[in-house]
Amino acid sequence: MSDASTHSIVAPHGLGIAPHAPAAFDSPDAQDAQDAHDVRNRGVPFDAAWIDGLRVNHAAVERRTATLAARRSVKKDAQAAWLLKAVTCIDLTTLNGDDTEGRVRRLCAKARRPVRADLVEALGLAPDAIATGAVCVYHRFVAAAADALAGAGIPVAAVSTGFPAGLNPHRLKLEEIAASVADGAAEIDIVVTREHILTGNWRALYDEVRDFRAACGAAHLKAILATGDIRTLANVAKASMVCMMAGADFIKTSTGKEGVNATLDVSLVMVRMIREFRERTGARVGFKPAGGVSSAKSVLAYQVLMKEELGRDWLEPSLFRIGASSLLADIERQLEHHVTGRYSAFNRHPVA
Ligand SMILES: O=C[C@H](O)COP(=O)(O)O
Repeated sequence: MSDASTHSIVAPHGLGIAPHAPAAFDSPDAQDAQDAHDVRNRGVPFDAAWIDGLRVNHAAVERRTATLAARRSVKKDAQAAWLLKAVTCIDLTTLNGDDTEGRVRRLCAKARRPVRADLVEALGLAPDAIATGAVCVYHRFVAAAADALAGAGIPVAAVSTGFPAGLNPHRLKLEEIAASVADGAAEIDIVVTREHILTGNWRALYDEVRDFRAACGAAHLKAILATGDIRTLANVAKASMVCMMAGADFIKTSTGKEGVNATLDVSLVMVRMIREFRERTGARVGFKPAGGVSSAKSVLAYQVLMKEELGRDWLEPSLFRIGASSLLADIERQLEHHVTGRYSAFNRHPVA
C-alpha cells in the first residue's frame, strides 16, 4: 500500500500518485493529441499483478474532488473558451426507446452546428468552427446518422454489446459490433459484463473486451464500466486497468441508465488508472464521463480534472469525451449569457 499521504489516491504496489500530471504528459500543441487519436491502444497481455492489491484511498479521493467542485471556475472570456472546447468533446447522444430516425437526423444537424449562429458570430468564430465530438446512438440509427453526417468529419458512435445491460450472448455481442461498424460507426461504446467485475473474474473481463477489440476492427473501442453498478472504487480502478490492458481506446463511466452515473470521485479513480497505464506502457487512453453531466458548471469541473490529472492533451476530443444528451443546451445558455448578459429559457435551446 502506498504511503499514507493524501496524495496517494489509487495505490498499486505502494506507488503514491501525485495530484498533478507529470510535465511529460503536456504536449506543446493539440497536434500530439490528434496524433493520439490515430494511435490505437493495442493493449498488453493480461497480468493480474497489475491489479492485485489495488486499493483506493476514499478520503483522499473525496478531498481531491472537493477541491474541484469548490474551485472558482474560470470566468468570462476564459469560461466561454473552455465551454466551446467542451462542446467539441460532447458525444451528442440520444439513447431512448422512442428514438426515431427523424430525431437522430435532427441531432446530427445540431452536431454539425451545435451553437446558435448568432452566438458563434458574436464570439468571433467562423460559422462552422465548432462541431461536437461525435453523435452516439443505438445500432438501429447508425446508418441514418452516418448518412446525415456524411462529409462533416463527425464520427458516429454506436452503443453495443446489448447496451445497457450487456447480458446478450457473447456471440450476438460480437455480431452487433460488426453490424454497427458495417453501417458506418467509427466508435463502439461497449458495456462490460458487470458480473465479471463483481466476482473478481478479471481474466474473463479481459477476454471479453479483447474479443470486442478484435470485432471493432478499425473502429475505436470505448469500454463502459457501469460504475454505478460495480459497488466499490477499488472495482472501478481494477476494471479500468483490465479494460485498458485488453485494448480499450477509452474507458467510460456509465450507460446513463444506472441509478448513479458519472461522478467526480469515480472519474478521478479512472483517470488515475489512465495515468498509471500511460506510465507503464506509454499508451494514451481516453476518458468519457457519461450520464447526468448536464450543466456547464459540472463540465468545467471535469475539464479541470482532465487538465490537472492528465495534461493538456486530454482536453481534446481525441482523448476526452462527455456522453450527454442535455449538456449542450446549458452550455448554449451560458454562452448566450456571456454574449448578452441575459439568461434565456431552456426552450430556446432545443437539441433534437
Ligand atoms: O452516454 C450517454 C448517456 O446516456 C447520456 O446521459 P444523459 O442523458 O444523462 O446526458
